[in-house]
Amino acid sequence: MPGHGPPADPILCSFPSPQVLVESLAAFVIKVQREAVEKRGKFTLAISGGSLPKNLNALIGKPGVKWDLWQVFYADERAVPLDHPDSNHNLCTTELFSKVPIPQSNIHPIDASLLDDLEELSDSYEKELIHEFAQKDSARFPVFDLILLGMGPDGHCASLFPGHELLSEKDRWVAYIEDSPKPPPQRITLTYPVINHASYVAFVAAGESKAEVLKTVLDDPQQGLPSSRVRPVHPGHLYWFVDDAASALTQYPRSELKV
Ligand SMILES: O=C1O[C@H](COP(=O)(O)O)[C@@H](O)[C@H](O)[C@H]1O
Repeated sequence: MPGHGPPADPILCSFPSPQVLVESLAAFVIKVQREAVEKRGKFTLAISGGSLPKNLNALIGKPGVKWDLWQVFYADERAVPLDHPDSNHNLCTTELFSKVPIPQSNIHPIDASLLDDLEELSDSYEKELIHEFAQKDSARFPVFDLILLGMGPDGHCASLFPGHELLSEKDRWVAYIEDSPKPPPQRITLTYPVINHASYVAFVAAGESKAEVLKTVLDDPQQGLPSSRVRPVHPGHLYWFVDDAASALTQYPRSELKV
């Protein structure tokens, strides 16, 4: 990719317990936020659903978090009303945003109740991203300060599922699927070009149910599972935050987190 070095190799940080993991993740998020705020006066973040939001709860009440400078987008969302139990926004609100002083206008949900048509919904979210990023950066793709991803047991991340045609999307920033193998079937997702242009990408995975798939993703990336395909253009900026239960099977080298 012109202007960039080779894609980032993953940096695997494994912690002895989920508690140490969430504290370390909070310290990392605050570091990335500080760098972003120093450079541009704000922090742009894309967040996932599933188990990810509760892994951010060590941020609650932490000094150094500038909630009013966060601009939060979603890495993916299910096409359900925002107050539906399946909504990633609903989950993030319950687990995090309702407990911290973040202005409501700084959170950018994907609201399926406003637009029935998934193509229109993904186009409108892309426009929201263009509004946030386009004038600030002449790059073809938005550059999030940080994208936080979970990983499903099948190796999916955001709503990018194994074998799906969206894995080869090269142009769109935001896309939709109507056939997610994990319910609900209709979803909106950021695409690889957006994920891979972020300044930092961090996966978070805890528990033994993630051990087998983490081994495949890190030790055998040529299998092409969706989480292995995340390779940011910024070298050294792809992190895996896992606990020792999740990393029990992988042979991938561990690194110490420096924040
Ligand atoms: O369906 C989804 O699953 C992934 C992984 O969830 P997890 O509970 O296994 O961590 C999640 O990251 C994504 O946002 C969500 O829509």
